[in-house]
Amino acid sequence: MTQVRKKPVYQDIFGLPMNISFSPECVRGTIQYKPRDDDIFIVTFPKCGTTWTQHIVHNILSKGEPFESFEDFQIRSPFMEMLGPKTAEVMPRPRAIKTHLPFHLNPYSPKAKYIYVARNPKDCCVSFYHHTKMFPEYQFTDGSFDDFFEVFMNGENDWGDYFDHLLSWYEHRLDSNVLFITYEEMKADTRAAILKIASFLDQTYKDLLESDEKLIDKILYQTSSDYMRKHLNEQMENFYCNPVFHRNETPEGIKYINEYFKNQKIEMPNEMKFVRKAAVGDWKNYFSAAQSKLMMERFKEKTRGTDIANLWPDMFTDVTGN
Ligand SMILES: Nc1ncnc2c1ncn2[C@@H]1O[C@H](COP(=O)(O)OS(=O)(=O)O)[C@@H](OP(=O)(O)O)[C@H]1O
Repeated sequence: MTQVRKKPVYQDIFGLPMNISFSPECVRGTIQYKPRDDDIFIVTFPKCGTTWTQHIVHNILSKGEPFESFEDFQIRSPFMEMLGPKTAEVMPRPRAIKTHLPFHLNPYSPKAKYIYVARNPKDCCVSFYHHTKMFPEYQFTDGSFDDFFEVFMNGENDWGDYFDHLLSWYEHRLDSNVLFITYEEMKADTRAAILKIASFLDQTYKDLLESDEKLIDKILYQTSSDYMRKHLNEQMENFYCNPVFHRNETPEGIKYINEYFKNQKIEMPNEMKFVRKAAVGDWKNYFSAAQSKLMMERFKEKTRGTDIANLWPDMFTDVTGN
């Protein structure tokens, strides 16, 4: 008998599966948003290092000032599909906007800047599994990794197919207004990655960091996984797990989510472990040999004719390291 798998719940917006509590208006508004010349976008497929990059960019732009709270983080580096495009009007500048859209749907201007962060699909899948279990609106809190693996392989998770997303931005990796970087590169030499991002934003930021050893050390510290695990997780817990989430003066996207939670009688989560392992290679603790093989086959099939595999030289090893 074939096993019936548990699946998270999504809505369809513009052909993309999406978190059921998100406002379709906010997603539509994001796709239709006309970027300003000084807009910086941090674009990723979910769970590929978005939040880390948002913190790095914010620390560079603010010369080492951390976000004060989760509300501050949302105002200064808004997640546009979630909060709505109006947030870009009120955000202080220069600041970065987060989106998860594939290239053809992302608001585009040749003058705006785009930082695209890619991550090995196996680690992305594991991280996405934990994310989907953590947020109650997916109704997947008791889902298993095997359940989610199938969802991921079918491109049924939020923002759709991992490979289509990656390919859509990889094509633009050499555009002068795009910085294409991997999570693994950032982990291997975070200092170099911070300087690379600073230089992409403006040479003056890089010059400043190179002339001020204390500042770059401060940024490294404030964007480290240990620091963010302590501070961001606590800030997110305060936001999501208590009534602050229900405040009325929040952006339109949050109001929509609040209403959705209220109407659908969805319980708030009890804890928010958003910054989790923050490591490269956690997939080895989850993937079976068969799942690893399936992912490798899908990787080869989807990226045929490109040199994307060079991004992750160990992509074609199985759980035993062969
Ligand atoms: N400072 C820092 N350093 C390294 N890694 C970090 C950091 N902060 C967050 N993370 C890890 O990034 C993963 C979450 O990805 P995203 O921020 O893209 O998630 S989201 O799409 O915005 O929901 C998630 O990865 P996993 O630990 O593998 O689940 C986070 O732990």
